[in-house]
Amino acid sequence: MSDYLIRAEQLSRTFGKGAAEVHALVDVTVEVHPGQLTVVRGPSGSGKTTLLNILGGLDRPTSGRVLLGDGRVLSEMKENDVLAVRREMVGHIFQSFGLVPVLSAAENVEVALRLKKTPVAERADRVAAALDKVSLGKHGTQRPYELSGGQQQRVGIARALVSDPQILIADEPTGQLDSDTAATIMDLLSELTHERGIAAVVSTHDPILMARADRLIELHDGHVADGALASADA
Ligand SMILES: Nc1ncnc2c1ncn2[C@@H]1O[C@H](COP(=O)(O)OP(=O)(O)OP(=O)(O)O)[C@@H](O)[C@H]1O
Repeated sequence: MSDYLIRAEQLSRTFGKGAAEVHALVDVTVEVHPGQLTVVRGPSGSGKTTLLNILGGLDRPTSGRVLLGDGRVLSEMKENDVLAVRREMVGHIFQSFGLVPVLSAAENVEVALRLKKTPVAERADRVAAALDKVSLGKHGTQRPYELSGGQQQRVGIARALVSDPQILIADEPTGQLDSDTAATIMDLLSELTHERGIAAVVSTHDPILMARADRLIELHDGHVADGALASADA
């Protein structure tokens, strides 16, 4: 076993062809470690979403490899096996929360357990524990529109956490929140990462939130900025 949970080696991702070709990632090598909050920062269009999508098994590199800590090569797996890795290992948190409007907070969280085919008898307790963990124990019956933006994102975090992922991938999770709420959400992600030994990978534009990073990956035009990874190693 390695000390990393995911290692991306010499990753490149190109979109389009010919004159329309875009090099979203170029020769990117990064590692994601358990118990660490890794922040990916960089200007708009620098490749943050592309990197997160590849690390989370939602996209594949044009070249390079994505290794899992147990030795498997995510970037070379069949689609069904990638789907299984996503369900077993990865929790996704979205900028726009991604909640189903007609479902209550608890039902939104339960969706993740349904997808994993968790036995019905286990679900209620696990949903309640996940909502408690994000301080929403008393809000399980409320629909997303009855919750504030910060509360909706907490539901999104509970949904990502309920299936006990090893990796949390969050693309601009605070992008739609005011700065105070954004800070509390980032504190929560940091606490969960350290407490549960999860590897969290979070992209953000917000310099204040970067202070919570255990590791920093800085992207510019698809390249990792020199020294960014090494200097931020905890
Ligand atoms: N599916 C796609 N097809 C074509 N080009 C794409 C696609 N996805 C991303 N790109 C291009 O790749 C580059 C990197 O995009 P990406 O979304 O990863 O950047 P980002 O750093 O997340 O930006 P932002 O902060 O604005 O979300 C951009 O030039 C983008 O236009």
